[in-house]
Amino acid sequence: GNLPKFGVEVEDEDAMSLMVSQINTWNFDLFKFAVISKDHPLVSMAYVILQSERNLLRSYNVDPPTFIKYMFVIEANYHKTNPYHNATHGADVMQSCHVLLGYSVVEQVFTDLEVFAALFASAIHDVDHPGLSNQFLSNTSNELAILYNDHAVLENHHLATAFKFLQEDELNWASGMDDKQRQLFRKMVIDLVLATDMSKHLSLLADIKTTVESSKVAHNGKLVLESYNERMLVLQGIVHSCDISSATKALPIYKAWTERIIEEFYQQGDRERDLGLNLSPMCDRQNPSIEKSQVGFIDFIVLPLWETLGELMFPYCQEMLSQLNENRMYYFSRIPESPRCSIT
Ligand SMILES: COc1ccc(-c2ccn(CCC(=O)N3C[C@@H](C)O[C@H](C)C3)n2)cc1OC1CCCC1
Ligand SMILES: [Mg+2]
Ligand SMILES: [Zn+2]
Repeated sequence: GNLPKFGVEVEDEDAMSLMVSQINTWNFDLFKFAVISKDHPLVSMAYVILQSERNLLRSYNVDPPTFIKYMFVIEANYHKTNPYHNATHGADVMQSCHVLLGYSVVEQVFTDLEVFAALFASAIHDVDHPGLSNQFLSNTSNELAILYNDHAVLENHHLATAFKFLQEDELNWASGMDDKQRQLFRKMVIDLVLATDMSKHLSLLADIKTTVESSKVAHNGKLVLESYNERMLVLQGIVHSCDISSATKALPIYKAWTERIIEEFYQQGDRERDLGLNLSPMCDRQNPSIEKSQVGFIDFIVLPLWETLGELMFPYCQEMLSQLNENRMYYFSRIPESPRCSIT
């Protein structure tokens, strides 16, 4: 067919080719990629990874033009107005996932369908995100919170949105898969996106630890995953880690993501203030706590998760851990002096 080389028309093919040659690197600059892809980072990322890099579309009889049309619709349903939860974040998580799934320690463990499911789940995992948290939607009795009974409200909505589009004939790129594959693919994508809900973090981390322990002991250090649940756990851990991987990236990239998430939180705080609600943590632009929040998030969430991933992927992921410590020091050294002992 006459699809453009990168899935989308670009001004500067040489600049795009140069960026695409770096697509397997951890410090890929998604912000630059968004500009070069003419604000189609997700469509081009999905096409380059699934078609050019991994040839997964052909493996499952996926019609490339139909897949591209579908990804344009998904990308259009990420809110461009969200500072953080926009299509560039979706492309970032997909590209990060592509890097981790390319490490040999993991590459031999997962089937093509599992890799396809993890990459697709990453691409759609925040589609139609409103830039508001699950807690806010529940607190304001948003129709989504009513629909999903306050449980993984956003994550259920991202999945339903992505799969609803797949029902439309001119977007149904999965029609070439056989029924068994399509059912398993759908089940895995659902399990993977639901695992990006922060409320699942601690149980997921505990289960991954147990699985890594038992697998390494049983197979003298080699990662062997027997059951569907064990395989899914590790894939969920990989996608979730990529979803909260900002602090493991090169400092300029990490700082850019931090500015975006903070602005998105502040916009939620502005709405909470207007509604007379208590402001959610880190959402009050009149009482900023950026440095402390990042250090706290690293210490309690990101570091424990990436240390576990580092064990699972050993000897890989060590560069992420050292970058994480460097980035922690950056924010830790900038925590402002508290003028007085605040006992809040
Ligand atoms: C670059 O900084 C961050 C990047 C990503 C996250 C983060 C936490 C959980 N996720 C996964 C999705 C999720 O569950 N939520 C619920 C809520 C925490 O807001 C998140 C954005 C979305 N992502 C947090 C980050 O920093 C913390 C928040 C402000 C200071 C510390
Ligand atoms: Mg999410
Ligand atoms: Zn996300």
